[in-house]
Amino acid sequence: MLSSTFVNDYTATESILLLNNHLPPKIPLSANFRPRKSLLHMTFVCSHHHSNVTGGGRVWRVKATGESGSGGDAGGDGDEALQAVIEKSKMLLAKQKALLQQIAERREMITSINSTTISSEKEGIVSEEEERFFLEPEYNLPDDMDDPSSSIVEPIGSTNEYYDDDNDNDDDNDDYVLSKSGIKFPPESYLDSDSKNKVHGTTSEKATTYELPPFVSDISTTYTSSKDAYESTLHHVTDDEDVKVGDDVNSPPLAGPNAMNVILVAAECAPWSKTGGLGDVAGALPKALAKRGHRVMVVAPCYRSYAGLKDTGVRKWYKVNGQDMEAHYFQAYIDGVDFVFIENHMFRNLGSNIYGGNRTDILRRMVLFCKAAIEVPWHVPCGGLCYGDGNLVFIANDWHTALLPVYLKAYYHEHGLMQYARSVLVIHNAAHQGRGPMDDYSYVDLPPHYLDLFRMYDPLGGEHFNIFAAGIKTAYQIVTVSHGYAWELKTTEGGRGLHGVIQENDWKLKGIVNGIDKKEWNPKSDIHLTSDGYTNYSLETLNTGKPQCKAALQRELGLPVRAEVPLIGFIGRLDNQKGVDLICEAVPWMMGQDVQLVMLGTGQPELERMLRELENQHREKVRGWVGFSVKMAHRITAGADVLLMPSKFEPCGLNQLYAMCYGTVPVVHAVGGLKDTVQPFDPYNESGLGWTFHRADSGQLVHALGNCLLTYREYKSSWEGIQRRGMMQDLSWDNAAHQYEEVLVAAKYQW
Ligand SMILES: Nc1ncnc2c1ncn2[C@@H]1O[C@H](COP(=O)(O)OP(=O)(O)O[C@H]2O[C@H](CO)[C@@H](O)[C@H](O)[C@H]2O)[C@@H](O)[C@H]1O
Repeated sequence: MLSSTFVNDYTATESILLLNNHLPPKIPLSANFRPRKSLLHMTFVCSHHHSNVTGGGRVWRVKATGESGSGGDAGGDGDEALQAVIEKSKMLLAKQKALLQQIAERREMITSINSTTISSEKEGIVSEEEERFFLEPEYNLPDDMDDPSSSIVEPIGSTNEYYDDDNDNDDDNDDYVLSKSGIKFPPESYLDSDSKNKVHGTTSEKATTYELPPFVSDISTTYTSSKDAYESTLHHVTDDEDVKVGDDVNSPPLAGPNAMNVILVAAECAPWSKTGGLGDVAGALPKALAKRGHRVMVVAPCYRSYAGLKDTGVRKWYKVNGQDMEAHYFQAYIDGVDFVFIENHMFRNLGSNIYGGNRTDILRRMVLFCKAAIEVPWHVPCGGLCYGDGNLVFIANDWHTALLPVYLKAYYHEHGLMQYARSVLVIHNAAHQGRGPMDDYSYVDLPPHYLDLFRMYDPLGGEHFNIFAAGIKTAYQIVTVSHGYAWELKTTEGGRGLHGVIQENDWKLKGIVNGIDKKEWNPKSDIHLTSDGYTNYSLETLNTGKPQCKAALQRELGLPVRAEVPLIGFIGRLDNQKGVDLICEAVPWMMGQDVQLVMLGTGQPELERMLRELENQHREKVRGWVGFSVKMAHRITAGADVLLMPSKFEPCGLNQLYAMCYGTVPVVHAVGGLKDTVQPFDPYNESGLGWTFHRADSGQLVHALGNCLLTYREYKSSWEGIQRRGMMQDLSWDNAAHQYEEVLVAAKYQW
């Protein structure tokens, strides 16, 4: 989330948001369905999706001949015809879901392919030397990519000599194949040729020389031979035998015919890397999407050596500011999700300061990251199969990866590549936009006609280069992390210079409130509550378990261990966004009360200093823990009675969700996601989840906190009611994942 060194980020107008209760009407999904190609073309698309789950060359062959009827506009063909096409698409996609359901089976099959099959395939394995020879002129194209300038039309489903092999399991027709355990999985024709190659350990397509756009390095690929990659994949599969896709591979996926390949790309991903909420989301949302039946991957930079990763053997080269940079791909398969990490010395040298370096350093890293991430579905086999690009949606996150939608369009779509891949951009925080002087355009390596996408002007920054703006304009769909923030983004204060762009693209914007990872954040099973006097607890044991955690926290922090004193917590990045200054202003009032205050955070040096000073001045009552400690974050969430979140703006906010889950009562500034998720306590109806205040000033904070403390002290049963209602909510990712799926589907059918 942080981009503190990215100068010119819109931080000057940290103005208070005065929001009214009016939210804009939701955009119906159908409004996002905007087909512009002919029906004929759409039918081809669907056939492709049916016959080839992950992509490949057939589709662009059709398009290259002009047989798609491109140029025609479906607008006049009427709803009925459109509906028929949609229905047909759904039927065809239903077949495809079989593949996704049975990926786990496929993994099993790969391990069981007998040695005869492998040895018969060995003849087809191209030696490393030969492979380099073939791949050199192709640069980083996927193994199954032919010459896009060819005008030969391959009928859909026709046999291609390069797809043929001698495998006994190979089916000439589209009948299902029985695995050794008797479960059916789809015929070979459901796989893209790249995936077939990986399964059978061959590089079956010959390379073809042709002129490529100048975005990939002209250094030949140097990854290990296909055979090595295949064998390392087998190892991968064997190691992960106990991991299933989804909860039950035999039950139909919740996504139904909408099941697709999803690649979430983010600059951080918990537990491997995390500076804030983006890391949490990147670690958790993919698992919820996988549970729904999608094939899901996360791509993140590799900032250091992570335990348990496998070297895929795949190395690719990309140009960054005129320099050739290597991307080396590592992989893990956890909880039904493929995690792919991209290693390069630029990421490695950062340590824990993952957004460190100057503006252009960060920019260069993100250029490499986006370029290398976009080709993962071509090159990196996961469980034996590359994802391919046929039924694929990328989810980019924040400005760091906002170049991905632009690259997808400029490098690929405009060159007849990845025609059916789509991009969705998620705005977690619009305060950081990847701003710089217009000269920065030279770093992103795009043709001149893309410049205007990046050109922005506002009264504070003047004319400048803005990566987030370009991503928002180019992505097929945009998500932000709450309804409230979706509305705020369109205001001058909330949009931080992007409000005009957001307004123009409102038709593709949707607010989806984040969920929480119940495996990580659950008082019943929280691993950080199993030692040092802490204990796990649940709704049933709230009255004993939570006080025990509170006592343990007081002891651990060296505060007086007193059950009756309200313990107030704050956890967050020490950034102007989080309203730490308001807490500091309220401290004199707080210190006049019988309370304890614990603050955990890291960030701006002057705010870190402030935390230390508060502790020094009020040692009996205040602890200011400067640092990043996941364990302490969990323990404070469990041990505190109250969680303060006086954020100036808060796109969603996760800590208030975690707090409610742990029976800790939030006191929040009613903005963005905080307003969406914390219904104010109503003493007359005994409803609500916490306290809210409507203007970001310390007076209002004190007022809300005063009422909260009064209820804590004087109205015990009301207090317990608030705690229990908070704990009883379903805050899991399941609901949010369903909503994301709608966005992914809208993107998929969008032209
Ligand atoms: N010192 C510390 N030690 C340990 N853990 C710490 C910590 N400081 C913060 N954290 C953790 O980092 C996460 C912060 O998440 P938030 O959603 O509150 O904020 P953030 O502003 O980073 O995220 C942005 O993206 C998210 C995700 O979309 C939005 O919810 C949010 O509004 C938006 O600003 C929480 O898991 C928290 O526990």
